[in-house]
Amino acid sequence: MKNVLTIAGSDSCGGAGIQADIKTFSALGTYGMSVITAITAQNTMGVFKVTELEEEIVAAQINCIYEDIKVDAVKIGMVSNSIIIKTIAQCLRKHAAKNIVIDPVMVSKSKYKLLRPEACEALVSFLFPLAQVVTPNIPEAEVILGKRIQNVEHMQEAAVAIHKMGPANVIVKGGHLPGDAVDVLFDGQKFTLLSDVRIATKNTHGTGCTFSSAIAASLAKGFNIREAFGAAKEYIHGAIENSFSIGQGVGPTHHFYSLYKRAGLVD
Ligand SMILES: Nc1ncnc2c1ncn2[C@@H]1O[C@H](COP(=O)(O)OP(=O)(O)O)[C@@H](O)[C@H]1O
Ligand SMILES: Cc1ncc(COP(=O)(O)OP(=O)(O)O)c(N)n1
Repeated sequence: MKNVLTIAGSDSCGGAGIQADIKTFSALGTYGMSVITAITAQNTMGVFKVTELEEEIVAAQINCIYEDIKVDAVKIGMVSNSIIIKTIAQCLRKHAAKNIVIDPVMVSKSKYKLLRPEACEALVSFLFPLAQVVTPNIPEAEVILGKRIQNVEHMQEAAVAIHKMGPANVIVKGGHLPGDAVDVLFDGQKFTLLSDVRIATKNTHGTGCTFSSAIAASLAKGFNIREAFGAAKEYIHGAIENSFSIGQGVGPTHHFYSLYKRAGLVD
């Protein structure tokens, strides 16, 4: 069994954050562990309150895990302030963490700021150089670069520019552009583009969290970055295709559809 860690925020309604990450790790046959950075009160309609944890408890959680357990990959999601970001970087360096996947979470789909604006610089300078891959969506890449991204060519330029900030690989996700869902991987030398038909659904809560966690689980299993990208794209497609409505707003993706189907729990 491969062990995968998520360092992220808790989502009370279970569609994004730590909860989505652990569901993804399990669905992909890996063992999931968590370091919680913040607690969010959110549901399908939005984020209503956030409490950030103290850096001491964030560091203690990371140290406890690395001092006892072999971590095959680690995914970093919501880290809302620069003190927590610096603490995580310090801890991961100390433990020589490998297969680090960074999803630079900034704003929820409901427009709530999950990263303090002044912390973006710390995220880039302290965490990006440690990453095996960074996975910004279009609005995140626009904030990081201070530039509009309106088509696939712009996404490729953005991937090259973000690669210069230190990560080994960059995947710019195209979920926010109209048309097919095209994502761009740049490994420092060449591009790999993966395209999927856009699934017509409003239930896309947690797609970015799920996608980056699927990459982390795949890297933990020994896939190279291109294989991990392919596996994650396939996983997110199935998860969105089988997404469902709970509550009144944006529902979650489905992590266990094939399992439920086999057990006769879904049609
Ligand atoms: N409606 C959709 N149909 C198919 N794939 C999608 C859809 N929306 C997003 N994706 C894919 O889901 C992944 C997450 O992308 P995105 O939604 O851009 O991230 P985020 O949740 O961080 O905003 C990407 O692989 C993207 O191409
Ligand atoms: C605790 C927490 N972390 C991250 C997010 C953002 O999730 P993401 O997959 O980028 O997309 P949406 O959830 O905004 O659809 C979050 N909401 N909560």
